[in-house]
Amino acid sequence: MHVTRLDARGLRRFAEVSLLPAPGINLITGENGAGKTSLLEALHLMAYGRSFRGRVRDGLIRSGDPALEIFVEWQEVRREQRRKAGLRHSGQDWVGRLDGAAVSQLGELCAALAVVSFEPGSHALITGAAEIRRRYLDWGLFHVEHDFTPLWRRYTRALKQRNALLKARARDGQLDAWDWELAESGEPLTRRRQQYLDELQPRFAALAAELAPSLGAVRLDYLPGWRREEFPLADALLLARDRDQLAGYTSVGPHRADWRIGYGAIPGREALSRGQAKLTALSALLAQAEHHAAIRGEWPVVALDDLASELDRNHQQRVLERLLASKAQVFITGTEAPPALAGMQVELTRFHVEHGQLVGG
Ligand SMILES: Nc1ncnc2c1ncn2[C@@H]1O[C@H](COP(=O)(O)OP(=O)(O)OP(=O)(O)O)[C@@H](O)[C@H]1O
Repeated sequence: MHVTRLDARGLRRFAEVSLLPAPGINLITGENGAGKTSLLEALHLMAYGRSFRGRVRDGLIRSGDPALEIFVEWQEVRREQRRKAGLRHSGQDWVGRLDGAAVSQLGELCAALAVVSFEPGSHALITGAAEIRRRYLDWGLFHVEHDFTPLWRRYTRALKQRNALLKARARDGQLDAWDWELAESGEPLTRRRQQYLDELQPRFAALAAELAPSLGAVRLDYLPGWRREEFPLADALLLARDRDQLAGYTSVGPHRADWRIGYGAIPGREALSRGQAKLTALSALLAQAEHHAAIRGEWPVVALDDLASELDRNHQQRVLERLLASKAQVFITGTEAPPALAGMQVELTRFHVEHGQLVGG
């Protein structure tokens, strides 16, 4: 898919901005603080319901404005007609439209537009909290498996209920029903995640071998959130019940899942240099984008924030060559064009941002 139009109002320092990107590589340059990243945040917000720099209420709305508005139009390879989505967000409330009709859940916008973002905080996918890695898996599944979301919702709802009962010190009989519900949804949820990670494995290994060969052969392992090799989730919940009743929350299950990378040449993620952590995160994100393309028949939009400050020239070139071969639409931001682009025969669409205004492009 490729974005054909991005309009925003009240986005960080932009009173109003309108971008008409091209299908290939779109380069957005400008000085520090000009507003380049904000444009990628707008896309990310539409595709994830949040920015990669936090929630809407944490500064995404321009000072003094009551809300921000984003409008995105894009073309899908498999569909003739253009698609369009609009979002008005006040930090508390939001109103969204997709293809002219109101949406009742932000997830509807996120399901429609697929964007993979790599930005200076992306190393947290490897070195940060487990929640970031769960979100990564769930985002991928959300886009490639239509029945994943109902399963995920069912599990999340049951978990909420069980935790509320644990806090209220409910009796065992009341907990039984929710343990059953958690097990019924949590087991298939776990199988999907496990299978998804297995499918990512060869793509991830190939990308990591190309981008970060010093790590040796890499392997992805899923950690389900309970001792699954020993007993099913229903038994794990029962065994943890006394402890959970004391703690007031559910201590085992897919909401505690994680995945980790085994490295052939280093002991573990603690031994990664910052650059290696970034390249590992980028390998994971591009593996996910490739997998999405293989299943859905089209690439997600790829947004690379501040590419030159994240990767050295050699790595920039490898990533760009791979993306050029893929025909994905790519957005790259930087204070100037990444040095790797200078040596490549690439057709570029250029935009320049100055003090919250788009000039040229
Ligand atoms: N809520 C807000 N209201 C008004 N201005 C804001 C708000 N939030 C951020 N800004 C300003 O908007 C700009 C943010 O721009 P952004 O992070 O997109 O810049 P950038 O061009 O990517 O910069 P850099 O090269 O430094 O990463 C900054 O100048 C910042 O001070």
